[in-house]
Amino acid sequence: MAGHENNRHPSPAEATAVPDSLPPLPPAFEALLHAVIPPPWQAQALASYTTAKDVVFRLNPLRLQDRAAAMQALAALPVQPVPGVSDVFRLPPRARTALTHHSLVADGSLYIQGIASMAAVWALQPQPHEEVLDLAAAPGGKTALMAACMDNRGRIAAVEPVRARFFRLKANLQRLGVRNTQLYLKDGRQVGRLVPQRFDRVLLDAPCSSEAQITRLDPRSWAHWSQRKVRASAQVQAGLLASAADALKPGGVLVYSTCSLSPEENECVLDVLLRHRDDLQPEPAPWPCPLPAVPGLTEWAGQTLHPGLVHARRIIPTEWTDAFFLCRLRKRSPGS
Ligand SMILES: C[S@@+](CC[C@H](N)C(=O)[O-])C[C@H]1O[C@@H](n2cnc3c(N)ncnc32)[C@H](O)[C@@H]1O
Repeated sequence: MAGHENNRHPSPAEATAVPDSLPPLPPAFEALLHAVIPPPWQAQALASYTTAKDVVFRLNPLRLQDRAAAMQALAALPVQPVPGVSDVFRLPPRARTALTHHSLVADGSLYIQGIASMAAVWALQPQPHEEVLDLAAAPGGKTALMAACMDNRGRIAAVEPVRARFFRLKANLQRLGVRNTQLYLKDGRQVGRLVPQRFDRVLLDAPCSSEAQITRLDPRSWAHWSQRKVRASAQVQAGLLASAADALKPGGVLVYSTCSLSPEENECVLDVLLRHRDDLQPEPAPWPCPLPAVPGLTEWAGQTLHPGLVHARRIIPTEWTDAFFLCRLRKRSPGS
């Protein structure tokens, strides 16, 4: 998948499909939705599996020459600003093709990116003078937003072990004008051991079972999903999270995120880390725009989880948001 960006493009016929004529979600996935999405959100969340989503994009300050001219170039499209954050917009799914082929996309002035993906970077709050680690970086949407938040200053180390994805990451960052990032073709699980306590901030946007991609508009979207896949993802995530925690400086901030809803890939992975080391604590994340989200779970499958997980956020899938999970943690400084 393209990071957490929704890169599946349902046809107009699919986009207007009648829910009853669509294939049902896998029963285990539907049960998961009922278990993790509180009743007030369920109808809206279930409806989001039967229609194409709004498209969200941001203007990219690292490439944008003239903001007013860019807005003028977008004037023919039904663009609406997202409240609370500047230069982030949404538009209805029927305009996706026109936006995707727009010259502002080709020249990197505009980047199509799910709002939940942006929320992970807003939660991290990377600063211009800092050294930041992006431990699972391709295709680079979040790396590029981090670089924009840092005004292309400081340094980002971006790690990606899959060769084809590594080169896609490189090409994307070039197109988006990112200049403060060094790329490493490497397994992220080695990084904490190689450079312990090095980074001011670490983003672990972990490989996952990609439950955010599932839609009734396309049964292929769940072809690779299973509870086995969830368990296998959780194992890799645990190794990456331990590495991320090791690579973080005392006093530093770590954001763990996935585009899955399953607690086994989210709260449970964090719970194991928090039980084994007391130098990390979940804390509330900055949340600049109103997103449909609920607190992390502190109980799952009859088990009590770390109470600090209440600070995590599970973003609810809706007509404009993809399912997402994130948790911000801080590493204790010596003596604190
Ligand atoms: C969810 S995607 C990251 C999306 C990216 N942060 C973005 O916003 O564009 C997860 C990435 O982790 C990579 N990955 C898989 N195993 C990994 C490992 N052991 N170490 C580091 N990255 C890994 C995958 O190839 C994939 O590119």
